[in-house]
Amino acid sequence: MIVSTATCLAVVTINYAVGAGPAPGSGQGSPAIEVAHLTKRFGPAVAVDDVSFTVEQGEIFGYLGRNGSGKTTTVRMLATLTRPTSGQARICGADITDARRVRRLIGVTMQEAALDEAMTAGEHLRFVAGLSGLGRAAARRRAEEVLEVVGLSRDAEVRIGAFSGGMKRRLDIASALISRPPVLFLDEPTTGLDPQSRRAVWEEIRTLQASGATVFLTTQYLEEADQLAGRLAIVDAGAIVAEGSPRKLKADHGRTTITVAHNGVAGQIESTLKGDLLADEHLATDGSGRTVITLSSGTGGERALELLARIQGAGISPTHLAVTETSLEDVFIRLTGTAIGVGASGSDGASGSDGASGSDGASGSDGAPDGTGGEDRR
Ligand SMILES: Nc1ncnc2c1ncn2[C@@H]1O[C@H](COP(=O)(O)OP(=O)(O)OP(=O)(O)O)[C@@H](O)[C@H]1O
Repeated sequence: MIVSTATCLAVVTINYAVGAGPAPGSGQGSPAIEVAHLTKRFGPAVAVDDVSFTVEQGEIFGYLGRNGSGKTTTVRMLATLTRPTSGQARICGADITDARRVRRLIGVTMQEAALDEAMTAGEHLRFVAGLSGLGRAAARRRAEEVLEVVGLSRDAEVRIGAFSGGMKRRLDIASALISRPPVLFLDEPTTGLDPQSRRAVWEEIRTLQASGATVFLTTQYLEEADQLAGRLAIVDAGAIVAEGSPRKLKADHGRTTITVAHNGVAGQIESTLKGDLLADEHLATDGSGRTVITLSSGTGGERALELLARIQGAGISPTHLAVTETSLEDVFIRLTGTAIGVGASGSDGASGSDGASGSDGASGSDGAPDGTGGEDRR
């Protein structure tokens, strides 16, 4: 049950200019996003399964899951584009059933863009600014400001058709910023981008956070979640299976390993460590003479040093030694049973990527507010 009624309306005074901080007294204290038991069914299929979480103002909250795990559907519900089957959510205290109010508080970028390639970036943004109710001069100023935020000032008069996939994504983010929303929903903003473009988008997202915005970021890239999100939820089949900072998730669910390569002394290592291993620690030696010791959950370097001291004390000299900290990928596999299933770099078609979808939330164009037309995307 969500009880907060506080709003962060005052946050809309954020300038979103580079280096600008949050406006004084900007509604601090009330959560930016509160979600309780949110569920979405399409017929008998459950797309979003009883999810609950809270995002505080100013956080980058990652929503990490593989294809089809319910990320977009969650964003669409929170952006008032799809009606939930059950559950509740508030954006800065505004209930998502109050679409008009919520849309004034959010900016949204979805995966499919609606950018007119014949327009220049500046024209596009002035158009979006006009739709949001700004007069000509104000729209021009605002377009210049958001171009600066996303690092596209020099490309203002370039036709969008000549933009790379990464530039289109950044332009799409710029569109979502026009109305100075305190809360941004970025649905897989880097999917399909090459590593360099992805990093440029990451920088923009960090800039937005520094400017005081709250960012809800869906992604299927482990590194992206690890690098950007202060906290994240791991989602699988519509449900949240774990939530916390990347560090906490690794500490709670990951395992550090020690790999020791040696000259046929596997038996000696086993007998040396036998009495020292904790109940949930194990040791395995493969055919090529490498012994892998998996440490107890929640332990790390200190525990590794203890066991290595025992090995050294027994006079065993490894020919190779590696202590590997757990990765978010290990955590994901442990929690969901399988790997996330995208390439490590995730670069699958950078410059040719068609990028982005227009900002279809707060800043003007309106999707289906009631989940009728808006749900008909597949
Ligand atoms: N309008 C719809 N009608 C029927 N099923 C839908 C609809 N929209 C989504 N789904 C289903 O809901 C599930 C979750 O989809 P969703 O797009 O939310 O996942 P996702 O994590 O965003 O995936 P992706 O990364 O591929 O975008 C999927 O099984 C999908 O096929």
